[in-house]
Amino acid sequence: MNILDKIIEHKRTEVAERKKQTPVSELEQQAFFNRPVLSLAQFLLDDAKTGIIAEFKRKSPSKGIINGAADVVEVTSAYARFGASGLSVLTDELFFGGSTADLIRARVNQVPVLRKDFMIDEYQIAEARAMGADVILLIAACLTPAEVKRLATFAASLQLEVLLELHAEDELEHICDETKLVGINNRNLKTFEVDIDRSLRMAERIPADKIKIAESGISSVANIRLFKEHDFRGFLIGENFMKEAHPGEAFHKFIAQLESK
Ligand SMILES: O=P(O)(O)OC[C@@H](O)[C@@H](O)c1c[nH]c2ccccc12
Repeated sequence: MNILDKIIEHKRTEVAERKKQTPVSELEQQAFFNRPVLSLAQFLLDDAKTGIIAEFKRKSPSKGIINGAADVVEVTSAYARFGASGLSVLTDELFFGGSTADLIRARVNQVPVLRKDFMIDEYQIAEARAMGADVILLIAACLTPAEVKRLATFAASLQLEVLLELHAEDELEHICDETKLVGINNRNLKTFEVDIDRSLRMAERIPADKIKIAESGISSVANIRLFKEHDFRGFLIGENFMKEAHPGEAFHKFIAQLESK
């Protein structure tokens, strides 16, 4: 079984347990459930902003521990202060060392927050709303086009935006009217291989009315410039910052470099 199948299998058990623990009617009572959401699409289309979606990630199946000591408020606040257009916060516990509490804590910032997890059920989308997320992720590799459509429609009913993540060309059919933000993952979630050229070729086949986001394996300002030349508006970066003792400072330096010349 590949790692993605393992994660999804575990996710099904986890979601079933969480549903029993906290019914949707309880989620709806939580403080953030009805807060006004921020639009990631709007932040990404603003030319005055950086376009960078900075991620808080402690560990991953491909890299193991990336940063065991980082504090979510300290790091995400620095990301926001130094110009992130969005924040991505892992909430998967077992494989990525994230949590619901991390996302709730990251909510102190006035920039759009993406709940980074493996969504397979409407319940998780209601949870995302209750945590204070503005955007959810739908990964084509673990959903059918009909499931994407169904989950994206449900997200929209809760005013959440959807980032649809693609990796292979045969996933282009997962794009639908409800998925305005389309990410191309440079990393294959099954083999962990990173191939930026492949993403650039694939990007040409994404409809022009979608907002394109490059995800994973981005480690230089030159990478960002290349993606910009190919009409990408968003750049999702995690490890490049999280691997440093002070991710916020690493982000700040990166932005300074991006904005020079
Ligand atoms: O740390 P990186 O290589 O900059 O990648 C960030 C992000 O794209 C990556 O964490 C990611 C992309 N798609 C995912 C799906 C689930 C969990 C994590 C991810």
